[in-house]
Amino acid sequence: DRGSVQNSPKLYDVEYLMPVSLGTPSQQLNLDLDTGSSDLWVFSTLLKESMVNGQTLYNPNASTTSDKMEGYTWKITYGDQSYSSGDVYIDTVTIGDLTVSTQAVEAAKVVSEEFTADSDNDGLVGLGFGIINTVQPYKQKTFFEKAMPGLDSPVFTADLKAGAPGRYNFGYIDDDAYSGNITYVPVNSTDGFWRWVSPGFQVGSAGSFNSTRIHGIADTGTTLLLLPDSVCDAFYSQIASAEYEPSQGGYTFECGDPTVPDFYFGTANGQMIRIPGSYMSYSKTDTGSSRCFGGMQSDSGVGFTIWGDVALKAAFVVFDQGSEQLGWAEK
Ligand SMILES: COc1ccc(CN)cc1O
Repeated sequence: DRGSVQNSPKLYDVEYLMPVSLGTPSQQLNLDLDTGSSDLWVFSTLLKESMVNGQTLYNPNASTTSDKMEGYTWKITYGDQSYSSGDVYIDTVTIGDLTVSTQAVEAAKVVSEEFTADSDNDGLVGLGFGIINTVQPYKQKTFFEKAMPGLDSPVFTADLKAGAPGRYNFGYIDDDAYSGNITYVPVNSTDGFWRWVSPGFQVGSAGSFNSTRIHGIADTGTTLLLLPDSVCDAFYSQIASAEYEPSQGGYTFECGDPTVPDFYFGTANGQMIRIPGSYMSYSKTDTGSSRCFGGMQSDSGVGFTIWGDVALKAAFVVFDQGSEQLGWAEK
């Protein structure tokens, strides 16, 4: 079996949403595929109206195939301190023509203000490893883990694009979606993340390669590229107008600054992925400002590097849960 679904970026590529069908008859929600977490949760009719702001709500009572898991609950908090919690139903879930008939659907009863404010986002599909699923008393498998046995190949791929729709594919690798070769690196899933080690980085096409091992996770659900301070310093020191502005929450530079270099990160066997300098001006710091917030910021608040959408949209990425590897290719 296999599946393929289009993903669509929101403004500034802050997140990528995909259509997902839940229940019978099907209810279509727009969800955020997040390889940095492992709960599939949705805005639901269980929420107080004050917590809903335009989102489409999953109504388990309107689905003839939903079964309430009595006594089961979930509660999750993300790196940005946003959170959600609720009850658990088993129901059918389809993503890109791939159906899991008995998926744990976590129906929200409470969501934090960040989710309420994000009116296009109806919930998340966590495709990290099930070991960090938050359902109590017994953790639940991710959509991919439920689908995996029936797939042609135990992989899913992420093809995120800058300011344009891309695709998530399940169960196969589309050889027309990338250029050159796919280079694989080992993944350590102990913490439930797609955690891998980059051998180093290079700033600018004429820069030298810095051999410094960077431990981090591939996370489709994080917008920015969060790297060690030493790497951020090496990058921003090459940008004439760059400043570290604590009041803005990080590095900023003049949006039109022509000195913003490309950033390359190593994968394996000498392969490097090039992130164009244009991906590094994330958004204007304030309306009318001439300064842009950098797409690369420090990981010091997190404790490990996060290869978020700014990095992932420069590559074709294979999440191989069969062999616990990540595959990287240019495109
Ligand atoms: C507030 O919105 C979000 C918070 C956390 C995640 C997961 N990293 C995704 C979101 O869309």
